[in-house]
Amino acid sequence: MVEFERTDERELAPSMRMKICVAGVGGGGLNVLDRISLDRMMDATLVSMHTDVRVLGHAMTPVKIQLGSERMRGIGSGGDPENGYAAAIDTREQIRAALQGHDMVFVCCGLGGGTGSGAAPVVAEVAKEVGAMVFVFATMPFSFEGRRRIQQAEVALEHLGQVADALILFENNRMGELTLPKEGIQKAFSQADQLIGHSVRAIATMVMQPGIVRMGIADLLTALRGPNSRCLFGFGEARGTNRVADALKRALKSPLVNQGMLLQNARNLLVHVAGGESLTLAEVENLMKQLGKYVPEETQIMFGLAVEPKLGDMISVTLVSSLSVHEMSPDSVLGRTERSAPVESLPAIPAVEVPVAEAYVAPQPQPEPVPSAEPVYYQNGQNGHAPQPVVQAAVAAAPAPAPVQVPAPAPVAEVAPQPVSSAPLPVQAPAPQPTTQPEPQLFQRDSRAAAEPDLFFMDAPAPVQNVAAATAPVPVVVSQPQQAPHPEPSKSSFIIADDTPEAGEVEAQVSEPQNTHPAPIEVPAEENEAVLRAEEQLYHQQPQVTVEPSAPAPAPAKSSIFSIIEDEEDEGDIAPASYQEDSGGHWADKYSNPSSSRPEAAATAVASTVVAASPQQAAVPGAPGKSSSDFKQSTFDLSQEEVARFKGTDKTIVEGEDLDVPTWMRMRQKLKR
Ligand SMILES: Nc1nc2c(ncn2[C@@H]2O[C@H](COP(=O)(O)OP(=O)(O)OP(=O)(O)O)[C@@H](O)[C@H]2O)c(=O)[nH]1
Repeated sequence: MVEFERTDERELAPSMRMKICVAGVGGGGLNVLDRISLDRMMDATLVSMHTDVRVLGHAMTPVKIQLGSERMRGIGSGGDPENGYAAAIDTREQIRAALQGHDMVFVCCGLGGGTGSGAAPVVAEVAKEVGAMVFVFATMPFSFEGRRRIQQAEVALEHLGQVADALILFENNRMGELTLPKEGIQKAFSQADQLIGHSVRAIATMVMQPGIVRMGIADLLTALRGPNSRCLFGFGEARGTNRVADALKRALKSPLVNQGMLLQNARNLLVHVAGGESLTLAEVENLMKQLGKYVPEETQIMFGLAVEPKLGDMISVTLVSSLSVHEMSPDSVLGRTERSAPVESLPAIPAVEVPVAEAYVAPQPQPEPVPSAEPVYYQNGQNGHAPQPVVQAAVAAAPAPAPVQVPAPAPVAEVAPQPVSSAPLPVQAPAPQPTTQPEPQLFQRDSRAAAEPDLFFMDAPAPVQNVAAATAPVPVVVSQPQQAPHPEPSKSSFIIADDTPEAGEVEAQVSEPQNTHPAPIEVPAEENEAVLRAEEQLYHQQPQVTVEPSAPAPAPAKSSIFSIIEDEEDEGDIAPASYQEDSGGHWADKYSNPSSSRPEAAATAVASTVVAASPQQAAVPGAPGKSSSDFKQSTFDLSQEEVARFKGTDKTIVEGEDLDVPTWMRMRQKLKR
């Protein structure tokens, strides 16, 4: 028998490898993307997109696209998907340039806010137009975030579902199970991001990695597709003598498979096992036998197996399936629980002895520690933690990064923009250049990370660059929001007639908000006495100041986690005007028809959406004579940010009076009037 040595290089010619782009849209999307950057396990072009330049500036990816720089002025969408949508339309050509040339585009976003909900469907649509397969990884808001966010998320979800080839949805409510209730919200988010990051990586690896039993994209789509479905995703990695049982347990304990219970209803289940060269047939058999206890016989199992020397003695198990929302309800599962054994009672899988020497066939360097990563808690109380109940055990589903040998750094793909079409979009005309994509290698490491110690770029984030700037001779730095040229503070600065009620209080109608303390003025004694008398009089007849309850101030652009915290104070139950109205001018109706994924149809749809998004066209109902831009503009008023920034501190402006101004001065002003 002739034996051929199979090496990585021989597996697939570079030209046959799939080019993957992961695009993070909005705050939640960027957090997931940062997590993927930190893992350094994916060979993909990572692109961050946001309307908020401050959040974008901290993103770790090499390519960043500021959405709607002119329209949004870099301060975010104000929680309004219509703004996120319009911003993405404005920046459509830059998005296209970034996605061009990729075979698969993974769009990551948090639904419910303005940028992710509004822009992600546009990004997905553009990805389809450039001929890529589109996978969307989205989170649904926590229920405590209020009805408005959930409604916004649902509308966006509907459109994403029509455009994307597969929609992998993570319910934040369920993700909460990743951490103990008493643990901080930041930790919950971090764990959730880690899980989403793993799912992105696992799916990319599944379709990219050459395998003994290869998993095709069609298999993946079969597992993920389903009307109104939610993805079940479990991932576990383990090493050591009992690695099969441990990896399977971790995969089953993922909250997204509800301790393995939800697999009871799965019609299709995709199982992918990957391991180093020490992976044995007996181990795989054993694993599948144990998994069978959680899966009905009717379920179609699609099995993939890959031997990846870089995994060393680690084995990983990935489970992917989908269920309709109805099937995910507890009742639906309860009917069949007799089949399901809780994970804790999983009979001990007979350990397949992996001789230590064999298990370390290719000693791998440990991945560099990730400073921001939370410690991985192991079920049995390693890492100094006491053994945890089942909820804590779910944390173990978020595995430690595999000890993968890191190849030499390759330059990060710079995206050459395409020539701007005739569409009258306010897009910076980029110089057309040929796209230079580096040859992708599996598990390629971020070049910056290779050149510098860990996270050096966390402290000094890369400057925000337009995609156009990446190839332009002179780097173009996206303009930061201008602070200064703000007109004199006037009543209108404080009365917001925006139709996007977000968190915020309208203090009062203030004609002259004072932020600075005036210099002391000498007052003659007699005048002072008169003032004091008048003050006393006035003190007892307080002027009535009208507060406009229907005029909430816009929320400041804020990072995702803080937005959650602040949004808890929102009147989450009150749907904004734009959602109560007739759908005529609604952002959700502006997405092109999903059938328009053909370029020409899409072009028509885009043209119409651009027109519809034009502020002059979209009159605001109930406000005759005012265009939506008049209203929206207040959202971008930087002075509003100033007001909001001091939210939480004592009010200084009460009923029109700035208490920071000494009383005698205020009295003087009143007397003069
Ligand atoms: N799991 C997870 N969900 C997040 C995270 N950040 C935000 N979310 C969710 O995503 C939703 C949208 O928040 P963001 O992504 O910050 O909002 P955005 O899309 O940037 O929109 P604007 O900030 O309004 O422009 C929130 O309501 C949360 O439910 C995160 O780090 N992890």
